[in-house]
Amino acid sequence: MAKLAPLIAPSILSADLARLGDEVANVLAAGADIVHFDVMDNHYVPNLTFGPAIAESLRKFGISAPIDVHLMVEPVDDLAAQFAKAGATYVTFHPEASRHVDRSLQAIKAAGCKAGLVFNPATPLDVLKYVMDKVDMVLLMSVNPGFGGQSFIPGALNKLADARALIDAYVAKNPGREIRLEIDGGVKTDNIGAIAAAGADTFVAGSAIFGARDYASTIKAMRAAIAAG
Ligand SMILES: O=C(CO)[C@H](O)[C@H](O)COP(=O)(O)O
Repeated sequence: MAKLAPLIAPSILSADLARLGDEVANVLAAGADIVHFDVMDNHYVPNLTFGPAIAESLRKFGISAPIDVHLMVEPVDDLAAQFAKAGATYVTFHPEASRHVDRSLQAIKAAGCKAGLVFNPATPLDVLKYVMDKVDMVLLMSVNPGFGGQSFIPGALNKLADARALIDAYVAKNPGREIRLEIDGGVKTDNIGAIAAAGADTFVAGSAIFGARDYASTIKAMRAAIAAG
């Protein structure tokens, strides 16, 4: 199965938040494809980050690239709707944080966004097969969610291969459907090739990009490693 073109998605969690608009503009100018937006509520995860007003501000600032909102919140539906209104492109959520996963996916799509599910390192993919028709992105966490700068959990490689097989089997029967397989947590230049080889096509990287002195050369090195992987 032909893989989708790789997308690099810097996580703004690791950006200099005092200069967020410029940071996002700079990382896109350096070659990033989409903006990964980590929403944490100090309830589903033990950290607190950005609300819809920040996404709306980035749109007003002139950011037109896709915004990939990863909701680490419970409950899901109200904030998902607010992010759709604020200009999100993708809205993904953790299935265990929604009482009605199918309904949440439908609501996100009805609001005009692409919808996706996020799986923590120890969360099985089981639910996926029942909602594949409503999913545009599958996001696998390769760290436990809540903080940037953690180490990649190697078991995520086998899980990527499992998710890739599920997606490919579904797409083979439903030609034209596009479902991205995204990985998030501990992604670096030196492991991104193996991550790509395991099946990912969309790569979130926070500290590896925003912690680098030169965003463009880091993103270029990541693309080369993906191509070689
Ligand atoms: O969702 C996240 C944490 O919950 C972050 O997106 C993720 O950890 C990225 O940061 P890094 O690349 O530094 O690991």
